[in-house]
Amino acid sequence: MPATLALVAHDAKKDAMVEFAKRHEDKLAAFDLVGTGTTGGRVLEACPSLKLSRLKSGPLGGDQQLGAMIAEGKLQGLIFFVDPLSPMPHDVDVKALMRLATVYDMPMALNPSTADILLRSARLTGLQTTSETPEVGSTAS
Ligand SMILES: O=C(CO)COP(=O)(O)O
Repeated sequence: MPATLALVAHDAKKDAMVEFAKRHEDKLAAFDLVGTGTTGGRVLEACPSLKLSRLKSGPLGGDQQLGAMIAEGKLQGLIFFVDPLSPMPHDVDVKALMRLATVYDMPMALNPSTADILLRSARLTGLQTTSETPEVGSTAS
């Protein structure tokens, strides 16, 4: 079964996501893709051959839907082009998504150059994670 990979981009980074998706269309075709609403729409418009399911838009719960997928072991990788220069009404959701990706040791790329590396390493095998529930409270700091 193909690994599931999420594509998300803030508004200022959506053109970069479209460019990324076009450049890697062949590699992305190996994954079941999922995207937040607007990002997913832009990617599908540019690359209609890709298998991509759209969730809600980020500010309306899309980031939280992705977080739930991580917690349930239904997501294996996250490419999230974040905009660090604009205030976001749903900043807490963005942080929560990144937090869960970190808790579950999920491959996560936050900018195009890291996403290039992630896809290169995932090309042949699909994204691998332990998909085990991490121990909570094992670190004191
Ligand atoms: O806001 C987002 C991520 O935080 C992305 O949502 P959209 O893809 O719907 O714009």
